[in-house]
Amino acid sequence: MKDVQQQVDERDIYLNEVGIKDLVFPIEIKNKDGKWQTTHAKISLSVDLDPSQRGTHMSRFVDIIQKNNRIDLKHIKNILAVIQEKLGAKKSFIELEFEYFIKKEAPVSKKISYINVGVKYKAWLGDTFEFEMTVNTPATTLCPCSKEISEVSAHNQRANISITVRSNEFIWIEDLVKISEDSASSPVYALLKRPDEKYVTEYAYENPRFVEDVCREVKIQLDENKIATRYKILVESFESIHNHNAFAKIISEAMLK
Ligand SMILES: Nc1nc2c(ncn2[C@@H]2O[C@H](COP(=O)(O)OP(=O)(O)OP(=O)(O)O)[C@@H](O)[C@H]2O)c(=O)[nH]1
Repeated sequence: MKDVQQQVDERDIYLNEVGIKDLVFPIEIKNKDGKWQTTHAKISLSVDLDPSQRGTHMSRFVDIIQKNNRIDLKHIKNILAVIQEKLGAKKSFIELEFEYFIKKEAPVSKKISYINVGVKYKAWLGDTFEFEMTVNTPATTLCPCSKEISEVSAHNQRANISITVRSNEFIWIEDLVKISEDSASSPVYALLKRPDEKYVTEYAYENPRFVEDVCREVKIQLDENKIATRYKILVESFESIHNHNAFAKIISEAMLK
C-alpha cells in the first residue's frame, strides 16, 4: 500500500508540532493511598516534524497511548520517549485533561462522598523534560466586606482555585487540593446532612476570604511546604451578588524566567 505521509516533502519547511488532539481514552492515575483510579482523559499527543517528511504517523500516537494508559510522572516521561523513538522526532508533547475524584468525609455526620477536581497534565521532551500540572479545586468564599457591613449574613459563593505547578518532582493532586481548601472559607462536599450543613455554613462565616486572600494563602502554603518554585495560582469566585466574577492571580518569579 502506498505510504503518502512517508513521502519526501520538497518545500523544506519545519513543523513545530503535528499530532492528534481530543482523543478520549480511559486512563489510570495513582491515588495518594497507593491505589490506581480509573477515569477518562481528553488527550493530545504531538511531535515536531522534519522538513523532509510530508506527514507524521498519526496512528502510532493512538497505539502508544493504548499500551501506556497508566499515567504518572515516570510513565509520562517514558511515553514521550517512546513517541520520539517510534515517530523519529526530536521533540514530543503530551496533554491530558481529566476529572479526578477525591474522597471526602462530611464534618459532623462523617458521611463519605466524592468530589471531582479538574486536572490537566502537560509535558514535553526535547533537550530537556518539563512537566506541568494544573489542579482546579472548588471551594466556598465568604466576603469579608459583606460580613463587616451587613447587620446579618454575608454573601458567599463557590470559587475555583487553580494551581499550576511546573516541576519534575512528583506532586500529589491531593496535596494541591488540600492547600486550596485550607486557603478558602470552606471546602465543598457532595454529601452533607443537616448538621454538616450548619457546620459548613458557620465555618465559612468564621473564615471570610476575598479572592486575593485565598490567592495569598495558597502562595504561603506552596512556599512553606516547598511544593514547587515555579507555579501559577488563579482564584475565581462566581459572585452571588454580581453577574460577573472576581479573580486574583499570582505567577511566581521562577515561572516567569
Ligand atoms: N500524517 C497525516 N495522516 C493523516 C491525516 N489525516 C488522516 N491521516 C491518516 O492517518 C494514518 C497515518 O498513520 P500512519 O501511522 O502513518 O499509518 P500506517 O502507515 O498504517 O502505519 P505505520 O506503518 O506505523 O506508519 C493514515 O491512514 C493517514 O491517511 C493527516 O492530516 N496527516
